[in-house]
Order: sequence, then structure tokens, then C-alpha cells
Amino acid sequence: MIKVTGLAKRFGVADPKKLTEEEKADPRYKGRFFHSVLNVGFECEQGQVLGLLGPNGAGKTTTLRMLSSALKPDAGSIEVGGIDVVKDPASARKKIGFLSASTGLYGRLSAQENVAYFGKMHGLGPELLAERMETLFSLLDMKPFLHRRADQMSSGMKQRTSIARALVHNPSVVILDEPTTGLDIMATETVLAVVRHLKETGVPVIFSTHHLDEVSALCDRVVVIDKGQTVFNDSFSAFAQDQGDLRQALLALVKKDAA
Ligand SMILES: Nc1ncnc2c1ncn2[C@@H]1O[C@H](COP(=O)(O)OP(=O)(O)OP(=O)(O)O)[C@@H](O)[C@H]1O
Repeated sequence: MIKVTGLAKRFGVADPKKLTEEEKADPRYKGRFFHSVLNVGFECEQGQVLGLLGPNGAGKTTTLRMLSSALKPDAGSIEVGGIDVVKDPASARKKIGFLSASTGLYGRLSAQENVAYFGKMHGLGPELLAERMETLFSLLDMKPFLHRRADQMSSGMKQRTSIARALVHNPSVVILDEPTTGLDIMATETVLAVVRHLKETGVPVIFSTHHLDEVSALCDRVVVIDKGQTVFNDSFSAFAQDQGDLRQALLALVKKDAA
């Protein structure tokens, strides 16, 4: 289970005097700071898939980076499987599988070597590592390119390798930042099948996306962030209720906030 409460993160502005009029009108600029995330909160239970939506720059990546412990929040709390991510990031990392927007693979290592390297870093012994790699390579349809160097892989191959890397230690919570961006329909299907598999095995998954068809296919819960704030946090059926068209549902939430 993941529980996020009152999350906030601000970044320093190099020269506040140089802000444009449009930037000055943005409530996220306050003095010398830009408040990328102002107040975000939600929960994701065992076996649930939560879709994180919002316009470009809303604060989704910043939120997910805080959840994964890559970034320390200025305020708020994050609990993953009973562990306080802010107070004990090292223990939390053992429980979390995180796919960031940048793949972070080692270009000179093959797909297999990249995944093995991270498995060893997580302390997996040879037998368990071999077992996990076999499962993930089948699930992600990676066998045709296991020995190809990362810097010679297509973006779909890189993404599947990055997902295998994020899942190698059998995390109890999975966080995916735009996992299907830039992928063709076959690679997208493979990634979505992995999310379904995680759901079936009871692992909560949080993923950000701009693809509403993925939300309707997979999500039990929907959270919409706009300008650093949670503007919707409920079940998928509540999100889709009355609106029929998910695009309209999302636009109504984001426009309401802008008005
Ligand atoms: N390290 C940083 N320093 C300054 N500003 C930052 C930093 N990281 C993010 N921001 C700003 O915070 C805001 C939110 O960014 P974030 O990447 O979280 O948005 P997002 O919702 O993931 O957008 P997208 O859908 O385009 O990926 C943006 O205006 C971004 O420029």
C-alpha cells in the first residue's frame, strides 16, 4: 500500500526579476521559489492500478520522483508498505520498483547485463537472479535482444530493459513514469501486459500517462494533478461517471482549476 499526504516540493528561481508576466501570474511562483508540487495526496491499495494524469508541467514527474525517494520532499509524507520513504529511503528503495523518464541504462552493457547488474546491486543471489531474469525476459518479450548493447537498442527495447531493471528485485510497489511514451503499439501492449500481471499478483502500480485509453483499460483509481495540486482523487468509475468521454472529464477538471 502507498499513502501520500500533503506532498510539496519547490525549486529555487535563478533570477525572479526576469520572470515573464505570464510566469508572474502563475501562483506556483512565490518570491525566489517555484513550487512545482504544492499539495499532492492519494492512496493506492494492494492490487490497484492508479493512473496519474495532468497537463504538461503539472508536477507528475516531480511527484513520482519523490515517491521513489529520488527527490526529497519539502513537506508531506510518503508511506510504502509501512515504511516512511522520507525517513528511511534505503529500506523504501528495496520495496519500490521505479521506472524514470530517462532510461539510465549503461550503454556498453547488454540488456541482460544491465538487468543482472541491478539485480546484484539489490543483493540477489545467482539462483534467484537467474529465476527473476527468466520470468521478466519472457514477460517483456526480451529474448530476441538480450545480448544487444543498450546503446544499440531501439527505444522500445531500451524501455523494456529499463522495466526489467525496475522489477528485478521483485518490488512490492511499482512506480512508472510515462512507461509507454514513444513506444509502438506492440511494445505498448507488452508494457500494459506487465502492468496487468503486476495487478494480478497484488502489486500496487502507480503510473503517469497522457493516454486515456490506458487509463480506461487498466486503472482502478485516477488522480489528476494540475499546477502542483491534486484536483481529482477517486475511483476510475467516478472519473468516468456522467462524462462518458474521458478526454472531456480531464479537460473539465483542468479548466475548472485554471478558471
Ligand atoms: N529541478 C528542477 N528545477 C526547477 N524546476 C523544475 C525542476 N524539476 C521540475 N521543475 C518544474 O516543475 C514543474 C513540474 O514538472 P514535472 O516534470 O513534474 O511535470 P510533469 O507533470 O511530469 O510534466 P510532463 O507531462 O510534461 O512530463 C515544471 O514547470 C518544471 O519545469
